[in-house]
Amino acid sequence: MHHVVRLQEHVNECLDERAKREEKEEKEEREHSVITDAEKTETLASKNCRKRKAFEEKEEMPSIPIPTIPNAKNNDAFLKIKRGSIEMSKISSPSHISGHKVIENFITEEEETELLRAVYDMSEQTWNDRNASGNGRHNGKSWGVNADRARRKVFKAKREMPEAFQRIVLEKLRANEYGYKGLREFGFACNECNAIEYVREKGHELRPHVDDRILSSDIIINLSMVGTCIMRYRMNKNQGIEIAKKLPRFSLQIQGGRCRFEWEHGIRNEDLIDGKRVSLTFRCSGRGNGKDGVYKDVVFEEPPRGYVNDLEGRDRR
Ligand SMILES: O=C(O)CCC(=O)C(=O)O
Ligand SMILES: [Fe+2]
Repeated sequence: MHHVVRLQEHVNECLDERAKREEKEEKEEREHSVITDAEKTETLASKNCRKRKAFEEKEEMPSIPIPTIPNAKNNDAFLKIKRGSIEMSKISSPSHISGHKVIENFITEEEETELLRAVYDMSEQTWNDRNASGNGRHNGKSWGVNADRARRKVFKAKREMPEAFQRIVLEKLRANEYGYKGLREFGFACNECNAIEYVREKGHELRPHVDDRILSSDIIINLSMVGTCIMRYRMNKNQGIEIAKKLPRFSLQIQGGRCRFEWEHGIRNEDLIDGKRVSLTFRCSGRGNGKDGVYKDVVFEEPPRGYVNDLEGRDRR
């Protein structure tokens, strides 16, 4: 029970930190802006608020109807994803991250080539050298709805998801649960994808984080291409509890339930064991996810003690 409380405290801390950060950013913005006489009567905050409102009225995505699932008793894909993810989170895996699963050889080498062709199509979009996001240095691209994580809002898609992503990844999920409840519905509801290119010698990494709990779905999937890596999960920074999971090339990782909401995940530079890796991360974002409190159905058990890993003899730190 006290883990629920601890998690709630952690969530509150995160929200407090966010509020402080926003306040600081606003203060800095205020200090740097040149205020004319006419502007002096209006605070920066109220101006921003007006600007945002005008932008949102114009740009905010209307709620998208979730596709109908033939023969399904309950057509609400989001609810099914959520129920499935919670159900899976009750099943403890041998390495104690419930809700976590890796499907090896989810794609073939030929399918990987086809996906990479779409990822590396520079006429459509160039790599964005991401550091500002705070998730560490790596190259990124994105498709599908434009999820603004700072404002926790979802805007119209700038680029549709490539047909190859739909056919090779999402259609397979729509056809098969792969032993993970809610995955089929995730395939129907998924509306966002980002690619990350990691190159070890460029110092690339993924800093430990939890994907936005409010903005995105209960299930998130990551496809590993080009190379294998180790992903490290941390239950709580201060307890030193870490579980390392190997993400082999061609595999699909599913993060749901407690894995999704309770554990941070990251990739250290030295854990890019083949020197290079390209991942595709799929989410269902927006659509009111979590607004009614994603945590409340999740039952927390005792966290594992100590360090469990599948590092296969690699250094522990
Ligand atoms: O590279 C990966 O597999 C993970 C990416 C990730 O965690 C993210 O984009 O939030
Ligand atoms: Fe992530």
